[in-house]
Amino acid sequence: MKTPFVQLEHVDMVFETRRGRFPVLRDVSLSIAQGEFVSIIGHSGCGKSTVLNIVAGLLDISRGAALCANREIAGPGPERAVVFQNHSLLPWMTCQENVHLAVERVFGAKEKKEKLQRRAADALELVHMAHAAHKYPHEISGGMKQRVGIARALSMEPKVLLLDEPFGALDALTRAHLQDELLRITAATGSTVVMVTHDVDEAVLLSDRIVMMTNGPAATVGDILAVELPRPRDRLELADNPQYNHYRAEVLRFLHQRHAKAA
Ligand SMILES: Nc1ncnc2c1ncn2[C@@H]1O[C@H](COP(=O)(O)OP(=O)(O)OP(=O)(O)O)[C@@H](O)[C@H]1O
Repeated sequence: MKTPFVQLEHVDMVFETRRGRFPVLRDVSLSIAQGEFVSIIGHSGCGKSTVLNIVAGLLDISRGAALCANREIAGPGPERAVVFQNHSLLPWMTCQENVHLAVERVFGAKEKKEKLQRRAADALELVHMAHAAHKYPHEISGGMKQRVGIARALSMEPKVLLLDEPFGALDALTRAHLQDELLRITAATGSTVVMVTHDVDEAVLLSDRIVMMTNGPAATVGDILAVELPRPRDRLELADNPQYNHYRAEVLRFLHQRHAKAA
């Protein structure tokens, strides 16, 4: 394994709730290398978003260690950008202004106005949304909003891109289109990506490794599947690829046999 970039070591996460302590994660260990695309899959409520939020610095772990670039994760930071399922664009700002806001926060202190504008425009270009730079969120489709959300995250030049079911709210065709764009973008930027998904095909298509979580409470990493399909990947070619179907079956077997969710 290459040098770890994001590391979780024996992480426990316990939520204090009104009904007492709720152990969500127990002994989660995971190492992610720079430039790797890792998906986290598991049944609803097992703790996938909790893992992502720990890496984002939005939650304090109860035990263990969470590190990024060998430094303890002590809170959110621009080097770890998050994209959520529902875009969180500010409705009173145009697409360009939404992206610019993030750019300004990260680079505003040291770069000139023109450079900041250029960064925002480049990020929109990367997700093929330059044409909508001056539109407001309500003037564009759900898929487009999600693309602008990804542009905003990428514009911060994060070391790690954290995606929490980024395409979960989209129709199947838009979703497939955005998955293809994400493949293209990550190939171009070499970003390290951690993505939570429910979608087995999405996980196999995009990932270098798929982290399969056991059911909660006290969920942990059940198994990790290395997806050794060559890149660039093409969804149509992969549909008939026996290796692709083998990986797909492995994930389905994990979810529906080894860790079937009680009804
Ligand atoms: N802040 C919190 N306080 C108490 N319990 C929480 C909190 N956040 C999450 N939980 C609980 O922790 C468990 C895991 O939640 P999490 O959102 O990480 O699961 P998930 O696998 O991402 O779910 P889904 O696939 O449905 O989005 C759930 O039972 C949830 O209710």
